[in-house]
Amino acid sequence: MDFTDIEARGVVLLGCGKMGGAMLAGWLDRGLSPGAVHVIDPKPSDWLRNTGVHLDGGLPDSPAITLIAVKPQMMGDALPALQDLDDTLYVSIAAGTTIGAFEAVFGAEARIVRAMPNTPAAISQGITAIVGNDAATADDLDLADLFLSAVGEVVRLNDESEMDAVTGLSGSGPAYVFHMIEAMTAAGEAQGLAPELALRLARATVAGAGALAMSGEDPEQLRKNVTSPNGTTQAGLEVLMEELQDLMARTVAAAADRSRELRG
Ligand SMILES: NC(=O)C1=CN([C@@H]2O[C@H](COP(=O)(O)OP(=O)(O)OC[C@H]3O[C@@H](n4cnc5c(N)ncnc54)[C@H](O)[C@@H]3O)[C@@H](O)[C@H]2O)C=CC1
Ligand SMILES: O=C(O)[C@@H]1CCC=N1
Repeated sequence: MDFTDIEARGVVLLGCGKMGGAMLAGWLDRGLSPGAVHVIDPKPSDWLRNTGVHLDGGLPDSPAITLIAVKPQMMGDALPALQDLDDTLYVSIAAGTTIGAFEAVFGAEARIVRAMPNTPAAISQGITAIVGNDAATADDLDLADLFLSAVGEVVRLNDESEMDAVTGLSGSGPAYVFHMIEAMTAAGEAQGLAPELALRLARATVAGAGALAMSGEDPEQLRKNVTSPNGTTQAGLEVLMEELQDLMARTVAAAADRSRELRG
């Protein structure tokens, strides 16, 4: 992507932990200059120190984008560091923290985009949902879209109320898939495979199936392509399909409910 305007005005990143760091890794990988990035984080990781981004606390007056990537519970302590910024687009990735909560701090005229990314952003394979406040212009949404597109897909929501479900599905979702790899590995071990071999098979199977799913073919058809009548897959799916739909519904609902709770 063309980072020209963003390079010229700079980017501020408030909080650079697992998610902020994943996104920063993606942007640097896509060619954003470390010198354009100003990070505020009281505990910078060794990786962050070695990126060459600014960590000295000096901030540009009007950065193109100010990304808020601290935990919802840290917001009260963290946001005052941004009080001198002017003419910036605030993009928050915090689960649960509403646009209204940011308007209460920055003012209703502040341009705010609420976003929900996920950690595959680190390898530019994330997906981020965005929604803007009333003050955010079409250009602001385009800028957020452009910037976040550098680390994966971007989808625009019609309404902020959709954000809790998005958080429960794609924000938290990578963890469900990683747990699936863990569970498949354990199941392979239970069938007598060595742990390293079971992990290798499980990881490559999930990655390969994920890549195939991105081909655009309907997942149901892809599942049927594996399933020979009265074969091994059918025997396995008869167990899995009895439980998984309800289990996944409860999993995503629990995460979405927690997102609603975090609104406070
Ligand atoms: N981890 C994930 O997969 C995702 C996380 N998020 C959201 O991203 C945000 C950050 O989550 P994680 O990166 O997982 O948490 P984290 O705990 O890994 O990172 C938070 C960072 O904020 C820093 N920090 C603490 N106090 C600060 C302050 N006063 N000023 C500046 N920085 C401060 C910490 O040192 C840490 O590096 C949360 O709001 C979370 O809801 C959103 C999508 C996915
Ligand atoms: O677990 C969390 O609260 C964050 C939000 C989505 C993924 N991680």
